[in-house]
Amino acid sequence: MPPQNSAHGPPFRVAMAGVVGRLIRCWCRRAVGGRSRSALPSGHPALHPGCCSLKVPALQLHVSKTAMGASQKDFENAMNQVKLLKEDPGNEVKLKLYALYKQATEGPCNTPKPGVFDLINKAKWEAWNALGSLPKETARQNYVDLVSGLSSSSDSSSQGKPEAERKQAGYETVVMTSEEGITKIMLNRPAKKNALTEQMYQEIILALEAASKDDSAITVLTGNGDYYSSGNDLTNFTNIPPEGVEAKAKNSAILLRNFVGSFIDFPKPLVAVVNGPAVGISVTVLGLFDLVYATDRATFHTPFSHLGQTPEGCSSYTFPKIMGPAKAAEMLIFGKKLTAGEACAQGLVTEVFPDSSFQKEVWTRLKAYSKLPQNAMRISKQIIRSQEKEKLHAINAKESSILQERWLSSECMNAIMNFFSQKAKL
Ligand SMILES: CCCC/C=C/CC(=O)SCCNC(=O)CCNC(=O)[C@H](O)C(C)(C)COP(=O)(O)OP(=O)(O)OC[C@H]1O[C@@H](n2cnc3c(N)ncnc32)[C@H](O)[C@@H]1OP(=O)(O)O
Repeated sequence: MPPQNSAHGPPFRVAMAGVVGRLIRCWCRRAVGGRSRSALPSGHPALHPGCCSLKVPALQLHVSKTAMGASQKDFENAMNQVKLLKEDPGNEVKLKLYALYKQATEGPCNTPKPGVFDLINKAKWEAWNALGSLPKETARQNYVDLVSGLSSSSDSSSQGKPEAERKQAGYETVVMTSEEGITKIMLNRPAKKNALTEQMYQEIILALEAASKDDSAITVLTGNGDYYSSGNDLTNFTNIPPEGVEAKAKNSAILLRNFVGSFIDFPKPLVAVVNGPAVGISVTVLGLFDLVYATDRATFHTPFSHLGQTPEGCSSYTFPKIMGPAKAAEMLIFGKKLTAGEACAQGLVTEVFPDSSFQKEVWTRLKAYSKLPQNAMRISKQIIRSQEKEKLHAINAKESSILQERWLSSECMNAIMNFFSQKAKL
């Protein structure tokens, strides 16, 4: 229900949506309690908002006698469909439905504007009034279209479906699922400790892009199996294309920069559910997450010098900022492995949970957070990130370019050969 005054920017609209939401919930409690339903659009079978499980009973329909044959039938069907929606479409959509319904049945808004303190009726009036002189037939059609969109998304929603059906198609190395306001991206190469192949970097970039646009409140990255991730798959460096190693290093630097960039730019709360040990790039990008929950079995390890490499994931900036330069140097230069408790004490991890109850406790917490007002969370994240977004992108570019050189060094090549000849398990 955005106010139509263009002087009111998004924050104002968001604030108003919150106020109206609260008031609509208050109204619902009154209505369910058997008191006045005067706030309900006459004849509109609106869903009861999610504050309780009851639906507002449909009232008698008063569809205009002049409604067109088939279109009126569609309209009536749509009104019935609204009652069957499995999910609350949210206050903004309900106001839109209300407005279209009124326009379709009564024509342009013809009642006086409610007083400034009558926020619910004022919101409804504004939604209706905003439709101006939209013809009844068009309003009826728009109502039908809107309900049809809601019904199909409700039908294909995750409610009551087994997880396999909720998986989003098109990914091979990650599993992407959405449920209860949370989109989960799970690294899915457990036999290789979720080492990140080039395909995986690409799929994570795509998954983050999709999650940034979906209707979830929170996005989670986690791992399948006993590891969170063992970092970059070292076979990435052994796959040399015909164009040669320089081209390989250049392309890898571009991939790295894009991968880290998608974490820098991610617009919603991003949570790492660190289900086991984490190595290399899977550790460094944690500095770009909003929450990092770890099992007490997790360890955090960036053996860059051992591999002849240098920090990435903006860790050359975020780690000293998070844990101070001395502790950051221990990790990034000397490859010190931290326990989950140590990582938490140094601010890299938000909270550590016992492994036995890790999944249960973390998901309970996240499900509660996912019910917080989405726009407020998103805007808060963006304010925080905006302070240093440009700087992070510049650091990412610099780190990627330095690594491009490092990958061509004998130090790096020897370290990778050592790994594959089983001389070194880092
Ligand atoms: C393009 C972007 C570039 C970005 C650059 C990023 C920098 C980094 O991320 S640096 C960090 C790189 N990671 C590592 O150096 C870790 C290497 N792996 C290990 O040290 C060990 O495998 C590990 C300690 C993680 C686990 O040890 P174990 O518990 O003994 O298991 P295995 O070693 O037997 O592992 C099982 C299986 O997985 C393969 N594996 C594990 N990690 C990787 C990896 N990072 N790259 C490639 N393969 C990996 C391991 O070889 C085993 O394979 P199989 O022998 O075929 O079973």
